[in-house]
Amino acid sequence: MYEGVIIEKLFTKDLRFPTSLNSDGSDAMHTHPDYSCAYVILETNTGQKAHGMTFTLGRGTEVVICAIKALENLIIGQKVQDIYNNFGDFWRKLTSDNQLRWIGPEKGVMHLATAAIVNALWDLWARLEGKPVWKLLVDMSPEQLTSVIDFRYITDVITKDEAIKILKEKEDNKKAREFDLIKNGYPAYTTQVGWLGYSSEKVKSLCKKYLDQGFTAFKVKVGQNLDEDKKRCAMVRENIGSSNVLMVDANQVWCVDEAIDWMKSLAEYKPLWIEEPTSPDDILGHAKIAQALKQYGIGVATGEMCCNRVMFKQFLQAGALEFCQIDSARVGGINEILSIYLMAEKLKVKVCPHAGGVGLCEMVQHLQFWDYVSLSGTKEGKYIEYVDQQHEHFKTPVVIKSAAYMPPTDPGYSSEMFPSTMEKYEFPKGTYWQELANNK
Ligand SMILES: C[C@H](O)[C@@H](O)[C@@H](O)[C@H](O)C(=O)O
Ligand SMILES: [Mg+2]
Repeated sequence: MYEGVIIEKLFTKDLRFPTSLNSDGSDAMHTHPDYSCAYVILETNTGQKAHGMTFTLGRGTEVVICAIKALENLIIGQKVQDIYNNFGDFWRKLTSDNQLRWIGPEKGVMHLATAAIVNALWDLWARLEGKPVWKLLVDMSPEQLTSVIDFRYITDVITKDEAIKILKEKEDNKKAREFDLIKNGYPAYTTQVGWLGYSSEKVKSLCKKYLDQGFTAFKVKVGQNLDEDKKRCAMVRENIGSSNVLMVDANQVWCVDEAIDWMKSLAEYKPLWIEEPTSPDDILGHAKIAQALKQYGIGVATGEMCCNRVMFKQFLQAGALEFCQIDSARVGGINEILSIYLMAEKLKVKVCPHAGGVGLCEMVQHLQFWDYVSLSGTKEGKYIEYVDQQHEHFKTPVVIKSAAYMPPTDPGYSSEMFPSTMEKYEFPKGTYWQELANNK
């Protein structure tokens, strides 16, 4: 298959959207984010193009672009057949270059760059197969699926054979679940009501807007000022009612004991989870918080900045999280994310993907759909995050119906942006940024 198809070119784009102007996406730690991405376009000798990205917040995107360029040599000239026949091996080559790995390994900017490239490789594979990524994954046999994963460093929790066994056990009702997914979609929760920089009036009207659309779960940002948090949580609770779900997200601002005390004060508003209460690297800290908040019915959620499968493994092993928030633009792309899903399934932790960023909703839905059809087999108590931003730049934006993500049918990873978007928002030469510079 794909005989003679070679990856010939790799283009990068530094795309930045001025979201900080309206506080869209703001939280206690990232008060003025400009939603951005390091975007990759691959082109084959047959003229097939594929698109991938990793999410950034503005400044620093140029550093990720530089890291993508450092990996370029490992991609250009590769036969696609060789990549997809042994994708696990190829993924290891990409993450283990014996000189480059020194500036990772498998973390930080290098791993963001890996994610952008690997996302484009999956978009390419799905386009060559004429399927959306979720369907490509669903149609793989357990053996094929596990062949894309590098199990190094995680075999103490899950081996390839165990993973195959778990996937085989779920094969019986796959068709019925796929049918259900196509008909009913997958539940979403919204963060759009709760960006920290939004006024109370705006939060109130957004609660109404999303309630009217059928949303039943709402996330708000906390962590800068306890009195303000109490007021905001009380207001959102009052607006969404007692039977709907509230989540809160502190984006890493607290120390461990501070997180526990702060959350005890917010317990009366009955949040389902506290997200990123402290440093994303503090496994035992999260475990302590999880233990202390159990009696209040508050779970710990984290993962949007967890750097790789090894860290996820330890979070899962330590009982440090109840909601595992994989992110489609972090860790080393789909290959590594699949291993995290498999570990979460084995250790019985719910995966609720993170999607607050550019293109994250578009990509992450594919993974959760696969999880439902092929792995966990359930949507029970799980959601995909939804933010209502920047979808207009995508050729195949997410489709939300009655607060549920509906599975796409177009081939690929839903990651392609319009050329007009690139012309306008490429930094610094896009028309938007040029005009801004000239007006200054
Ligand atoms: C800066 C970003 O908007 C974050 O606040 C966002 O990803 C957030 O943590 C989320 O959970 O959606
Ligand atoms: Mg978050």
